[in-house]
Amino acid sequence: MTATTIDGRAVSQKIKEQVKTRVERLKEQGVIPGLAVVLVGEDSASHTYVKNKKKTCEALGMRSDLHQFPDTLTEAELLSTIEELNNDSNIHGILVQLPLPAQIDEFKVILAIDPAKDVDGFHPISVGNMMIGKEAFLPCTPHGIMKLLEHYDINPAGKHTVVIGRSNIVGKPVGQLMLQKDATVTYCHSKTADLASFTRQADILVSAIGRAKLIDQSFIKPGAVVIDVGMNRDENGKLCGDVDFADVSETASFLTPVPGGVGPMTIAMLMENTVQSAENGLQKDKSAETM
Ligand SMILES: Nc1nc2c(c(=O)[nH]1)N[C@@H](CN(C=O)c1ccc(C(=O)N[C@@H](CCC(=O)O)C(=O)O)cc1)CN2
Repeated sequence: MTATTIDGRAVSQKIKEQVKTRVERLKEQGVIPGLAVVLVGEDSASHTYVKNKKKTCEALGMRSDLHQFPDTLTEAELLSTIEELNNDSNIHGILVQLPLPAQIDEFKVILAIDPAKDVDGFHPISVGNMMIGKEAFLPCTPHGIMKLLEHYDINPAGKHTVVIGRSNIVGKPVGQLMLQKDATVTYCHSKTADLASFTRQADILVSAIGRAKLIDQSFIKPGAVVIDVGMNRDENGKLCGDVDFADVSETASFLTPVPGGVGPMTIAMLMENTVQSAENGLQKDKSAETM
């Protein structure tokens, strides 16, 4: 068997086209969706992601404001920037690029973001609403994974999903979203003993462990769907996932590549959340007018 490659670039392109149409409709009503991106420090990968976010916003006709600071920024200074953005009616989404330098408490920063502008879906209110299946901004990477499955008609209902990783950004929420689609979910992590004994039971395997090419055929049930969220460098410095693509391709049914799988979906879902936030704001204004 050779796995079908899940094409995240193509699916993300479709989503971005839909977002562009929604942006045009908003503009006809006098609203330009605006995303504020806050970047602290010199991490080169973060700089690349932020540049891509800005470029994508502009391509879709959205406003994008970059607030860039040196890694000496204090927590108080960052919190004050967030306060200003919370009060700026031209800004519909606020994103603080992670990771942050050690002197800044990530949780305090996330907590300071107005949940109505939390397009990353990291605020505890967003997380809580997601957990109980209420309307919320969903975190972009897990939401992107669910969209990929939907696009390829892969229904998680009744399937055993094994998630490797328990981060707040990917591992925990993707398991919750799978559960909402009636999957049976197992979480594995760095302390799991005999990882392969769990992953070999997976109909859908999501790997977000951050170990280059750790997952080979010996971890895979034949016919499984394999979603690779890893972003690692191989021995030659080349970007690669957690999954040994060539090896696993021989036994999986569907497989995401790195690059070109889950990554592009992260930015597409951020754009969708931002346009959704702008639509929510317009709806609120209209309701207030009719009161
Ligand atoms: N505030 C946030 N910080 C971080 C998030 C996030 O969702 N919100 N996620 C990651 C980084 N990230 C977006 O911020 C991100 C990572 C990877 C990609 C991507 O498109 N990857 C490409 C490859 C890119 C390359 O060549 O280097 C791919 O997989 O095809 C987009 C966004 C951590 N921080």
